[in-house]
Amino acid sequence: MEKPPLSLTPLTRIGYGEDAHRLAEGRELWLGGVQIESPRGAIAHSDGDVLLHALSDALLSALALGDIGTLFPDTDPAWKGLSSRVILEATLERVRKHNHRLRQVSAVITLDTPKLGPFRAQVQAHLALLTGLPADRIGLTFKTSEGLAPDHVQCRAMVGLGLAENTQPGQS
Ligand SMILES: Nc1ccn([C@@H]2O[C@H](COP(=O)(O)O)[C@@H](O)[C@H]2O)c(=O)n1
Ligand SMILES: C[C@@]1(CO)OP(=O)(O)OP(=O)(O)OC[C@H]1O
Repeated sequence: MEKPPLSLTPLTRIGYGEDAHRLAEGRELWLGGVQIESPRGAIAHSDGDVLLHALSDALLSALALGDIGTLFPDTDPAWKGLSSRVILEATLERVRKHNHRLRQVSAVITLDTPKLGPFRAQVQAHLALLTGLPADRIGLTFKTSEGLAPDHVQCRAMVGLGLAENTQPGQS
């Protein structure tokens, strides 16, 4: 788990990621590592946490390191039922190896029901724990699809990265 002191160094990279899963009764709904009380959850090979998947893809994209599907293929039985926290930790580790640190998260989750507003503080706090960011660097927006996509949950996420402290010129 990454808990660096957050310096005010400028952002050097941005990344974007997105993910969507179909909803079905009897499945669990996980967002940002928090289980949301819901009669329907994501159909997925892993726990289907679209927020952690989109965030992890955004991190990899920021450094042009591919995507989570190449790291954790959904054809590999080893990853069945995988906690998406493992995916995030693996991507943060890659970010660290490339001399960068996560500085900012901005994510939009589209879901018609249930209401996510009551979970915002809990999801923010949990993401802060997983990433080492202060909660005020984690922006979460919730949208309905206005009934256009009632059977899926979707997340779009952007990240800002900064250079790790003590990075030498040319090292990034
Ligand atoms: N699953 C959701 C979706 C939305 N919200 C909140 O509802 C408000 C309006 O959403 P619109 O899609 O109609 O623009 C907004 O304040 C969202 O935070 C929610 O809590 N849960
Ligand atoms: C996470 C992985 C692997 O378990 O599978 P899913 O849970 O289906 O999720 P998705 O966002 O479709 O793609 C990444 C996959 O490789």
